[in-house]
Amino acid sequence: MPKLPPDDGDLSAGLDERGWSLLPALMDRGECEDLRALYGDETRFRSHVVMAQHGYGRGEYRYFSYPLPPLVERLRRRLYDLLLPTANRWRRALGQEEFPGTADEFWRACAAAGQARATPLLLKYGTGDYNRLHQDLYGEIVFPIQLAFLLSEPEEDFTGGEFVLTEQKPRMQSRPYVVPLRRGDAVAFAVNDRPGRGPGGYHRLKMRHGVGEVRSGERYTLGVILHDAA
Ligand SMILES: O=C(O)CCC(=O)C(=O)O
Ligand SMILES: [Fe+2]
Repeated sequence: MPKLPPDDGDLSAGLDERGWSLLPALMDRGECEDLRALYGDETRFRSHVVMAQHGYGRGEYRYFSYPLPPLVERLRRRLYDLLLPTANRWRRALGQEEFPGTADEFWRACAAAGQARATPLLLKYGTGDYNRLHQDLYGEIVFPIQLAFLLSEPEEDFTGGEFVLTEQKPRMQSRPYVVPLRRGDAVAFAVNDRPGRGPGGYHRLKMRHGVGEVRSGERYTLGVILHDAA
């Protein structure tokens, strides 16, 4: 099972200050390999998206179906608990209602709102592939923080393919971030809006994420989105 340390303050501080935080070495090599190997097992997934067909970039991904693989299921539950304090702090700052105390209550609320399909996904990129800046929104209910786990080793399995984020402040140009991931690392990041503190209170910072062009090799990621899809 991936090592998921408690929030020592760095996780929430990174999310508050930059909208993302690196969680190093959560998975070992074997776990990354096992997850990559699932990509070929079509029975595990509810849909297969060829990105170029939708203008999303180039590459492909598959959404897991329920029941999720046990590792992904356990990880997603623990991530809910880990991220809940920051998510609720952001909701309070933006004047929104807080999230339920447990992941099960949250997923029941998603289902009641018509969002009942699983959103964790595996992505696969080959040479020349990339992922345009986007936000993973699948309905009204949005848990504001998600994760991406890098399952391949940079410079060994692939080159290029940098994970990038942009932050847009009202009336300003976008600020870019490049996140230095290694195999087994995860990045926790804001899905869409996060509160930024200004002199007169909070404003909304709009975040987007994507992946730069893979210049050679194959790059796999596991995406863990907490809200379900309509
Ligand atoms: O492949 C990546 O690093 C980004 C994947 C992504 O867009 C996601 O997990 O939502
Ligand atoms: Fe995404």
